[in-house]
Amino acid sequence: MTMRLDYLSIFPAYFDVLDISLLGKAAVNGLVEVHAHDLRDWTHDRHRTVDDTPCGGGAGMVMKPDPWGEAFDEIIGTEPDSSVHVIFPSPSGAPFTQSAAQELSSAVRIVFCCGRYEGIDHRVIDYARSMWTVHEVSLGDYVLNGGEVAALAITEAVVRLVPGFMGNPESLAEESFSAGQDGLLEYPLFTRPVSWRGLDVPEVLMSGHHGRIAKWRRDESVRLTCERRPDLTDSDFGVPH
Ligand SMILES: Nc1cc(-c2ccc3cc[nH]c3c2)n[nH]1
Repeated sequence: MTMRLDYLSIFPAYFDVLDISLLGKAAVNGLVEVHAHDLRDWTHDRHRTVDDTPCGGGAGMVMKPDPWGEAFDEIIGTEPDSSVHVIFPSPSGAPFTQSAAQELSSAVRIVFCCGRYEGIDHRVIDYARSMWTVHEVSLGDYVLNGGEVAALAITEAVVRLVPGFMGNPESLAEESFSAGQDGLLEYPLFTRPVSWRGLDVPEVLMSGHHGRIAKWRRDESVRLTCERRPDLTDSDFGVPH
């Protein structure tokens, strides 16, 4: 099954990067199909205008609904289809999570709508909700200048979970936030040389004693999670608060 990814943006060149690295390989393998579009291709005035002043006043500019609607008609179609996932990155969206990435990794089609200026006329999102499955998502509590960087991050989080994408699917099991880690942060990683600039790999990891190694790793995950992400800990870990 090929996953089709479309990106609508006034800066489509942001998505040229998807032709390289792992994503490039996936595209070559036919796992993923990437199409970036310039929203200005659906304007009709000499200045290719995509924005206007906000109704009700206020600073900055808002993206006009017309170009989005015409782009949707051409790129997605004019018939409702709940199998199409339309993502609007937004500071006011729901936090994007690993479980959301997991769910989206089985989608046949994802369309990323990358806003700029102060944002997109809300009727665009309302119209999209009437037609497709819409996700308004935030990457975190900080403000970007547009949705493109968020779309790239979401793309990477989703595509790496597509079956057949990662060479070694086992590596997915032991990551932070992956279900296998019980929602704990990943333990510290080490490789050779055993001693480097006076810093040594923890002895337990060189002991060959798998039980001790597993315990050390679990203890480190719990310690790190309590220190850095108390929001992820709950009474079920049996972790002393
Ligand atoms: N998590 C997060 C998303 C954004 C974002 C997303 C889209 C637009 C469009 C104009 N400014 C934007 C900012 N900032 N931070």
